[in-house]
Amino acid sequence: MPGTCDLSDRFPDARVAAPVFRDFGGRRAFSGRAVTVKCFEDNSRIKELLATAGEGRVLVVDGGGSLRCALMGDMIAADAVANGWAGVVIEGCVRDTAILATLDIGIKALAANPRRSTRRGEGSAHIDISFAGTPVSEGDWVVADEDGVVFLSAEQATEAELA
Ligand SMILES: O=C([O-])CC(=O)C(=O)O
Repeated sequence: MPGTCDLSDRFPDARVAAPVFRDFGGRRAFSGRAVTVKCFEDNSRIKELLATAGEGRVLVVDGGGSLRCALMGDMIAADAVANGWAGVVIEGCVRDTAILATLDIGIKALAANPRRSTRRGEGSAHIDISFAGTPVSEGDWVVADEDGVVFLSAEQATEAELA
């Protein structure tokens, strides 16, 4: 898989997320088509989606940058692994990080917070979102590694032989 630096050189208009993420999962480098979620301190959509077949995709969550609670912990992340998701990138927090580090999945988030989020059925999935300063649409290609997170259009992903 080409790395984020090579992809950014090759596609100068590739979208690069602001460099504000930490790695929490057992996989540092991962890629896949994006499934989008927008929610704020409510992880209902995240739990629902990660309980369905991931087919190697990456869940991209606009969590509004909230540092007040965690949108994913070890139970939901274990579901994501079992269901074949390649990764989860969250503009928000996660928890149970000692366990997340043992899971065979990519997880990037802003920080850890032990407090759980609410689950009142709020939030939207499969919509255009803003993620760490860049627009992301369902079906974009996500490439993440130690250097950051890059989003490519479907056409660019085909050219880069990712798709
Ligand atoms: O249940 C939640 O809201 C999040 C969590 O802690 C888990 O995934 O284990």
